[in-house]
Amino acid sequence: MAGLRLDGLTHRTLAPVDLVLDAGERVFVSGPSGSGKSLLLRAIADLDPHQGEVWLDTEPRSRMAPPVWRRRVGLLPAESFWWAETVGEHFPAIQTSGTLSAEKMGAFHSDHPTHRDQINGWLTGLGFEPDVLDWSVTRLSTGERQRLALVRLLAQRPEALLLDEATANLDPVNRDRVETLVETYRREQDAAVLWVSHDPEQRRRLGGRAFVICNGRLEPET
Ligand SMILES: Nc1ncnc2c1ncn2[C@@H]1O[C@H](COP(=O)(O)OP(=O)(O)OP(=O)(O)O)[C@@H](O)[C@H]1O
Repeated sequence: MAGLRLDGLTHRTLAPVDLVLDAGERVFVSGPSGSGKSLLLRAIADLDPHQGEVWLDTEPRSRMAPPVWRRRVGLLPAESFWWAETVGEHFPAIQTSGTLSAEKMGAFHSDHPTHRDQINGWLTGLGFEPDVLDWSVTRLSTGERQRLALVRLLAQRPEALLLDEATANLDPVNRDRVETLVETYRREQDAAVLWVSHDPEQRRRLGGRAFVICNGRLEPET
């Protein structure tokens, strides 16, 4: 799919960042609490005031409508927001019964007839039964919300991923499931992944480039 390039991106507490993520590359970002990691992801997603430019391959964000940008460069926030009553209502291409809505398929993924199967596969991979789509959002535990928010994000087929502490609330089994899903998606879709993680073991386990925000600057982790 696409690489991601930050060109002098800066927010209220961060010196300008120049960073290139190749298509299919995963880069970790860490740093002390309050150092500006979430604000960096939110600036990339164009959710907070900032300066600088971000490119998805050759397309600058400034030339894209914000909703289009946010679908193509998907942010998984540390705390997910749920607006409808049931889990399934948050998946536009799937009705709560688990069957595809032809109308919504046409609007979202007409070129991808196995999309429902893929979402169900992701749910299973994260330890859920298909009936999770009928669950009320109010019953979800913190970890369930976190895992389901990831599936909801991937269901939009983002070309690049911004992950804010994607495994922070998870036990080791579910942490491994999330890592496997993200890594599989990254490889299969050739998606750039910028992953904020406090977990040094995770950064070592998965490898790749890692940066730390220190005194308001993004620097390579040593
Ligand atoms: N809207 C805002 N107005 C003023 N300050 C803000 C605003 N949003 C965030 N901040 C401050 O900016 C700093 C960076 O916040 P950010 O959420 O990016 O931290 P973080 O590195 O993700 O921390 P944590 O690891 O605790 O999640 C914090 O001191 C925070 O209080």
